[in-house]
Amino acid sequence: MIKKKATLLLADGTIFHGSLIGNPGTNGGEICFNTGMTGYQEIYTDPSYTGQVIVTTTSHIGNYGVHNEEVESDHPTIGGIVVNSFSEIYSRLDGHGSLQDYLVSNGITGIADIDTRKLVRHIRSQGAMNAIISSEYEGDLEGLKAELEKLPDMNGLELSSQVCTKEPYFFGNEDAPIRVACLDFGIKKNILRNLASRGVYCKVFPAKTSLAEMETWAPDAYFLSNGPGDPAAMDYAVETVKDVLATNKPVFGICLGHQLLAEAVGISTFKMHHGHRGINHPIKNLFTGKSEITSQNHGFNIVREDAEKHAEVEITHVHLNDNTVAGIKLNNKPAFSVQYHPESSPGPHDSRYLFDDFIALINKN
Ligand SMILES: NC(=O)CC[C@H](N)C(=O)O
Repeated sequence: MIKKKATLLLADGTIFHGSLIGNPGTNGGEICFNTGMTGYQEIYTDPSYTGQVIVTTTSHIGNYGVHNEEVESDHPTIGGIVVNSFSEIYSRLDGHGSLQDYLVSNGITGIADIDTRKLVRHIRSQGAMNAIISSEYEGDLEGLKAELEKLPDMNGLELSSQVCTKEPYFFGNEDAPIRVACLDFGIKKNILRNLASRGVYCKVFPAKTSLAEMETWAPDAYFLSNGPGDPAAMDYAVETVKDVLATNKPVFGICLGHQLLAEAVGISTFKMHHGHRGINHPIKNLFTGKSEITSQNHGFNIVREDAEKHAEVEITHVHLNDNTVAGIKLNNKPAFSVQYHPESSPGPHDSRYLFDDFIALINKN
């Protein structure tokens, strides 16, 4: 097979030449890397990666194809993929197709045969930045640069209202004993599966739904979802979370939901140098003293000093690699949240107890 060429251009001028994978064309966004050894389809369909170019550090991608059930949303909204060794051929008895066909049918342009180790070391030292992948601008660097400049900056970018559901929908068993209103900022399906399997009937609401509308369904508790973009650009959501807290009903937030809970009580968020994305990030639970190996995907974080000096906030979890805050709880409300992903799809199941804690909190309330 003759491979078609593609180029990857980073905002700092660094260029990588490789082979086109997926859809011929041009796409891009903020470049980030995920160190997970498995789970590429779950990663590519996680709405939190909307508008991002994902570099996978595991060197073989595509070799187990795609599976219709292993998705975190209906279709990927990523800005492209960068891989080392790509396989159009897949070996899996129950696979539903090749990753190549999946990328093409979803209009995603990617690049393969890249020295991803070199690229990741570059991002790790230079920090997050935009990048563009193209099969159309061979030998036309100026044209490629012009495309790169059109990409939005992740700082100050609001994306949740674009990726969330347009209409409310239900998930789980209607007769389940607990009703949870889930605010969809880009929710991963495995969060809903984890809630439903614990006896929760979920109603998922678009990001911009008011508390009054959600209350007409009389939920027992609220869930604040993960999602893409900069939490500091989401004033509308911060206001809703304040309203939700005023009900005194239990609240659980994951990742973006955690950042929004923090913002709602006056804790600021900041853009990290290059974020945390992978499935082996060590977290310490400060209450039990136990550590958890966790799944992570975030480029923003909450300001530790704000959390520490806040009279009503307790830091519950810390990231053991860099001491960033990984979880909080409120002392005056039944509300808690984590920066990482207990639904872990992909990833280890160490933190699934947080869903049980949420159910226990609801039952206690
Ligand atoms: N997974 C998420 O919810 C990500 C939250 C936010 N967009 C961040 O990058 O930090």
